[in-house]
Amino acid sequence: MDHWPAHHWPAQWPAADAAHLLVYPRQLQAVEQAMFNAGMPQAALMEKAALAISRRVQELLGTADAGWGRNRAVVVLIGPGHNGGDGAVVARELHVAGWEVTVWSPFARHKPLTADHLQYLEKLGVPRLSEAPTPGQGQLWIDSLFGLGQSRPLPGPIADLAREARLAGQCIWAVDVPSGLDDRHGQPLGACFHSRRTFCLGLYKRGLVQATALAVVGQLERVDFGIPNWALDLVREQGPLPCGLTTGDRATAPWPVPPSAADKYGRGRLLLLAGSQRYPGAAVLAAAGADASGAGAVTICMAPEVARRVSDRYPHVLNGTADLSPPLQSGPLVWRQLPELGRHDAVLLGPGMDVAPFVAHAWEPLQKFTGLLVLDADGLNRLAATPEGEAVAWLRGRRGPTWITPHIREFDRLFPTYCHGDRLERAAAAARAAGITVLLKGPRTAVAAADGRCWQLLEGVPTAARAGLGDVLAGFAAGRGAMAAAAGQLDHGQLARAALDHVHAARQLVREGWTHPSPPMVAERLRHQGPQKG
Ligand SMILES: NC(=O)C1=CN([C@@H]2O[C@H](COP(=O)(O)OP(=O)(O)OC[C@H]3O[C@@H](n4cnc5c(N)ncnc54)[C@H](O)[C@@H]3O)[C@@H](O)[C@H]2O)[C@H](O)CC1
Ligand SMILES: [K+]
Repeated sequence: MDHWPAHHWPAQWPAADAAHLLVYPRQLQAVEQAMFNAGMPQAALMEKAALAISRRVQELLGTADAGWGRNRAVVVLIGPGHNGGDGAVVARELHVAGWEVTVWSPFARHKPLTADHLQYLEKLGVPRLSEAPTPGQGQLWIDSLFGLGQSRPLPGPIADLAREARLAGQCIWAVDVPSGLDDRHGQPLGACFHSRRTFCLGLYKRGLVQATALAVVGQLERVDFGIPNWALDLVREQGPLPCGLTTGDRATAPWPVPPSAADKYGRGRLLLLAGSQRYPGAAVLAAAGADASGAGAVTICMAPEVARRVSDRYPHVLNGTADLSPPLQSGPLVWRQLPELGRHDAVLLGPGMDVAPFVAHAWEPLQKFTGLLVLDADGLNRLAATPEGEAVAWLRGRRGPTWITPHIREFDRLFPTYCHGDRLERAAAAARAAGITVLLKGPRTAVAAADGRCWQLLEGVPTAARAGLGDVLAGFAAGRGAMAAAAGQLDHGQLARAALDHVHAARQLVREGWTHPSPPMVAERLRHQGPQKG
């Protein structure tokens, strides 16, 4: 192994701080309670949190792109509890700042703090609606009806209002959690207020970043209110917590940098087993991702017509000899003899390989391969063709590290029993059971490592979700993994970093005006994110 410069991939990436931790509602409630027990008055915490939201709301209302004039009316929907209390503070601040504010709170009783704030609003002369607002009455509604830890459907009249508002396209910003959303699992509890923005208080609740919640949560931002470290330790002590990742976190986990003197073999050797007569393009796209990764030597070993398609596009991709079963050459890959794997740092198997039975003897070298094995697409589907217990046993029997990159259907085929919980919980259960690292693709990709570390991307690019993008990601991740493995510096967090690079590349293209960036464009953009860059 060429001498790679010393490189330290942080064991805890990103920092397990308030900006990154993903928690269950009850964990945040425990943090809050610890603060109250230590003497932080509830009223003070409410004021602190709600003032932070008020400042942010006014910033946004004042910005040109918000399209608001100062005379725009804001209606604040106030609930019976402290979510309502937060909303009442926001109403007060907007009123004092000159905004036209009205409030609506259809509850006979409120928690004392909230009742006090409502009483003060009345003294300030802020009108309180006796009936529910009609959509369009007020450019903006602030939803502070219900917040942290919701578990039951909205009461009838409020559910009706939520439906009407949604039909009318009413602009709504949510305090902490959209009312009607279960913030543990991210599932709407029946009718739900669809927010364009959600100001999440303190720590990210896991439910807010689940695919099922995205349409309801809208633009998610966290509002900090200074949770002390000792209170955070309460949740951190419970074991590794998932962390939310944004593209800004790429800078704190740079890729291992190849030694300047390394030859092509010293910079990561990757073998691609991808493509078929039916899907030759998948091999080209996987090669595009691998090429963009900067890996030193990429070899494809497939049926000649597929290999030719790749080398026509990437003449520097080496062409290995595939000892395939002649009768099936035109069909899915079924090989008699795998090429020698040991000379590679990583092997990617799967993109576009087409379905075919799992051939145990052919897969045996893969199990014994001590380098990084990346399984994607039909590589996963073929493994899934065995009974689940065998697939998990096969994966557990792997002699080297394994990364898999399924989308949800491939995951369900491979791990049908891991169907409980949110995607991060499911990926984590499978990762632990099979001793692998799972990248579960979706609108917010989740990555779970066998050692318990978990990451959830907080950003996604829906317009980039197109056929073939997964092939690029698999090739790119495998290429970067080959480089890290060549350096003896492979870390499972690098699969999450690869996913982040992939989203970053697609987002950059969208920001530059490419409304639907194609997979080759994303691969091309990935090329510009060299391992040296953050
Ligand atoms: N995160 C923090 O540290 C802080 C959070 N704050 C705000 O407090 C709320 C949580 O307040 P809480 O009073 O516990 O809950 P709610 O306000 O959501 O609800 C209170 C009340 O409503 C009942 N309820 C809930 N769901 C329903 C429903 N679907 N139908 C009928 N009734 C319902 C529930 O049983 C309660 O009795 C948090 O979101 C933040 O906004 C603090 O202000 C500051 C610190
Ligand atoms: K709310």
